[in-house]
This record gives sequence, structure tokens and C-alpha cells, in this order.
Amino acid sequence: MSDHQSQRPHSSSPERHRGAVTLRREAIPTSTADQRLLDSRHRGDWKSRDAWRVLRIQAEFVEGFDALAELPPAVSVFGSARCAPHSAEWALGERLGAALANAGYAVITGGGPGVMAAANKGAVAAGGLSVGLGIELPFEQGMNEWVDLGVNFRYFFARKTMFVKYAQAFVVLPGGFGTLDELFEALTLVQTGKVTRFPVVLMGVAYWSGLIDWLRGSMAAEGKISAADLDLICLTDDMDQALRHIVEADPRLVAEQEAAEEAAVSHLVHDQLAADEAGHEI
Ligand SMILES: C/C(=C\CNc1ncnc2c1ncn2[C@@H]1O[C@H](COP(=O)(O)O)[C@@H](O)[C@H]1O)CO
Repeated sequence: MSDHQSQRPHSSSPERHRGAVTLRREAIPTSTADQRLLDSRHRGDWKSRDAWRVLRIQAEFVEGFDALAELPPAVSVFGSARCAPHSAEWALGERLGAALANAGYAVITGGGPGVMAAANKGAVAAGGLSVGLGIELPFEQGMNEWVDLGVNFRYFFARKTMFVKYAQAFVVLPGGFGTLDELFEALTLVQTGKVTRFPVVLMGVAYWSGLIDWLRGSMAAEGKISAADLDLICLTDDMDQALRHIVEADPRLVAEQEAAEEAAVSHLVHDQLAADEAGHEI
């Protein structure tokens, strides 16, 4: 079965997820939880409804934390839901998923089609842990078949928390509004110090160059961001460079380096004291 064909069962049989519940055919409601929360025009009993909704939102956080707490070090991968199997972007997503898995990282995606499916597939092929954080959408297609650990969310904001909390880096492939939203959320969190040592890698130099030029030539030039903020982004087509950028910021590696530096300093101090006692210089 080709990649394209193997995705068909999801698209031909639409389904909707509500937390742990899967809905198909007549049981699918005409609106999503995000729509009912954000799109509400009826103010009648909004107070009591929204207050109760908070409990559902809270439950969504609890379910997410519970499902993901034991995750090994992971990287979140974002990119277009619309890229076709066998396209160059699909191949890049698959190579990236495999490279991350080979480097010991679980791969977290939005669990949907396109780049998400490609990265999940690559992770599975390389024997890694493939995670999908799905979202309830009006035109939802369900979780792609290469997701091994999947969690479905009603609310975008709860899902976004999980992408950041359980990953130690973001890799962003070419994409549209959804991808840009995820990219700029990460950059804002890093810029404002809400997360530290969080590498953001953009892959697809040709696709992203126009945006980067605009960020430098307009946004930074007009003082809306500082030039240093652009250093938060690593733009590359090179898989090794992307991985190096992630690994070098890995808290495990940083802790190892700090321990080695501390050991070297304490060794030096010890030698100096011993030399002082012996009455000669080292
Ligand atoms: C539009 C199509 C499918 C929608 N299904 C999605 N499933 C899960 N996650 C999604 C979906 N669509 C967008 N996302 C999230 O946004 C990013 C991609 O958005 P873009 O606008 O396509 O760049 C992605 O990283 C997801 O987290 C296909 O018919």
C-alpha cells in the first residue's frame, strides 16, 4: 500500500474526538469545543456555562500531563498539514523524524496529515517514540497512522502548552497559518524568558528566507524586535546542523559540561593548594 493510499481510511471516514471519546457519522456535532468557547454570540447563560467549561479545560490539562509525564527527551516538529506524500517536504519531514529518533528524541507532532505524518512515520521507521497531539477541528481527519502515543485535545491553548512543556526544541518545516502560529508562540516564549535554552530550528531555507528577510529588514530595522532576537532562530537545510543546534542546548549535555567545568576548577584549586603547602608554584 502506498503512503497516500494508507491514509485514505482516515479521510473517507471522518471522525471527531472529544477527549477520550470518538464520534463518527450522525454523532458528530456541528461545532467544536473551541468554537463554543471562543465564538459564542449568545450571552444568556455564559457565566455558568463558561465557569463549568473551566473544569473541562482543567481536565484536558490533567489528561495531557498524565499521558506525557513519562516522555523521554523529545522534539516537537511542525509543518504544513497539506503537504502531499512523496513531495520534497514530506521526504524532509520523514528524514527529520528518523534523525531525531536516531539521536534519542521522541518526536511530537500535531498528529495530523502532511509534515506531521511524515515526521511521525520517520520516527517509527527509526524505532523512536512517535507522539501525536491531535486537535478537534470542524474538518478533522483523525490521528495519522504513525502516531504511537496520541492525545486528542479540544482546546488549542491546552495542546500548545504540551508542545512546549514536553519538548526541548522545536523544528519548523514549511507551513501555513498553523505552523506560523506555533513558530511565533515559541519565539515569544524564548524572547520573554518564559522558556530557556529552547532551540528553534527552521528547515527549508528557500521557503523561510522571505520571512527572515522581512523580520530583519522591517521588524528589527524598525525596532519592533532586537537584532539579537533573530539569533533565536537557526535557519538551515542541513540535518546535521539542525541536530547539532538541538543537542548542544540539551539540558543533559549542558549539565554534563557544567559538571566537567566544575571538576576542572576544583582540580585546579586542589593542585594550587597542594603546591602552596609544598611551597612552590605550579
Ligand atoms: C487542513 C488539513 C488537516 C487539518 N488537520 C490538522 N491536524 C492536526 N494539527 C493540525 C491540523 N491542521 C493544522 N494543524 C496544526 O498546525 C500546523 C499546520 O498548520 P498549517 O496551517 O497547515 O501550516 C501543524 O503543525 C499542527 O500542529 C489537511 O486537509
